[in-house]
Amino acid sequence: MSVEMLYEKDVTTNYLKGKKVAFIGYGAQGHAQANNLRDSGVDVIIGVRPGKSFDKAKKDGFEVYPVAEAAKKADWVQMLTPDEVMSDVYKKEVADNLEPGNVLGFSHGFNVYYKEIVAPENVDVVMMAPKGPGNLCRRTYMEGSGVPALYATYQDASGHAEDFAKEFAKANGAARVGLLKTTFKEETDEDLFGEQNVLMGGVTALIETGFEVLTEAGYSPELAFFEVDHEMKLICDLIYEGGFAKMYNDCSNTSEYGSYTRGPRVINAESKEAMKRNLKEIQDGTFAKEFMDEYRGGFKKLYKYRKEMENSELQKVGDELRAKMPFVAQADKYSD
Ligand SMILES: NC(=O)C1=CN([C@@H]2O[C@H](COP(=O)(O)OP(=O)(O)OC[C@H]3O[C@@H](n4cnc5c(N)ncnc54)[C@H](OP(=O)(O)O)[C@@H]3O)[C@@H](O)[C@H]2O)C=CC1
Ligand SMILES: CC[C@](O)(C(C)=O)C(=O)O
Repeated sequence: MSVEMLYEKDVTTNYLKGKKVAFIGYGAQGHAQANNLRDSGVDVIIGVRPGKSFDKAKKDGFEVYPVAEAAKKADWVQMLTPDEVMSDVYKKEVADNLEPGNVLGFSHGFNVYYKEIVAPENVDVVMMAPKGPGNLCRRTYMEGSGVPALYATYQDASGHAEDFAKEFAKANGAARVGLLKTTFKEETDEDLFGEQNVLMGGVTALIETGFEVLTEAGYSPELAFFEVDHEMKLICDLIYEGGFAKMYNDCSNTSEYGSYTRGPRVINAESKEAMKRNLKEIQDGTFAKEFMDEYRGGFKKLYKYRKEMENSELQKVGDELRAKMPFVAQADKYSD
């Protein structure tokens, strides 16, 4: 089923004009969206706890308030804390400061879809979900482009919640490259599925396993790093630019034939069944419950996995080699 992409010319309403938008959280998405919307002429304030984000937002010239005060001052409250703390922040500092006609905005459907946050019926509940990291959202905006975004409406008290969502996405630069309509359920399912099975979980498992196979076979860690880690971006850039056709066109017949005939041995029917199980656990709430229980238990497994990753041979050999190579990071002078 094809879905219509929208662009700047398709977003013709102006309900956002004159609205004060409070960004709750000034991290990857918060700093990008707040700066992009301010540059698009929107009245922006920041609500965040004391600490590095508070200090950075002040340094970036924003009016910065405690969360509750920012929520009270705002017409639109954009919730951009980490997903796991969002419902606590909402219940303790935002809920009592919402007024009829306000807009409650998100950039991921997790908390609304799994009912960790249930908004009052007299506010709009919308989502603008960039399909890319925050630093890239800011850098591309500054370069006159943007990162595509999904938009969705969960609750439409005003009668124009969808227009609000589209206008917000346009102010973030996303309509320069494309907006796609979705729902909170669909965005949550596909975003969690993508990050767990392909973009992060899938890719890191492939890279780690390839690195292990090569080094266990006696090849140097440096050679293995260059083959399965460093070159991944270069190949993905080709896919980004023109799909598999561009990638295979720019690579050798040797690599193309080997890819077609050996790749399916690695990612096969068993892998697909594992992905389908992971999707089911997203759809039935098993993952969400496990993640929130893990958070409420102190993120013990997350910190253990993170420490193992940081201390891995792959990370260490990569750090050594990256220190010797010039490269352009995704973050840059527009981001921290
Ligand atoms: N990362 C990304 O690029 C993307 C993220 N999203 C979604 O955007 C939302 C925000 O994620 P992301 O930007 O990555 O989050 P980050 O972890 O980068 O930033 C979190 C922000 O929230 C603040 N914060 C944390 N805890 C509290 C608290 N208890 N009270 C007040 N402020 C707090 C942090 O401040 P402090 O400095 O004090 O810790 C920080 O400013 C999530 O819903 C996520 O799913 C969607 C698309 C892409
Ligand atoms: C792919 C990870 C992501 O979904 C993103 C950058 O969009 C996230 O939640 O960080």
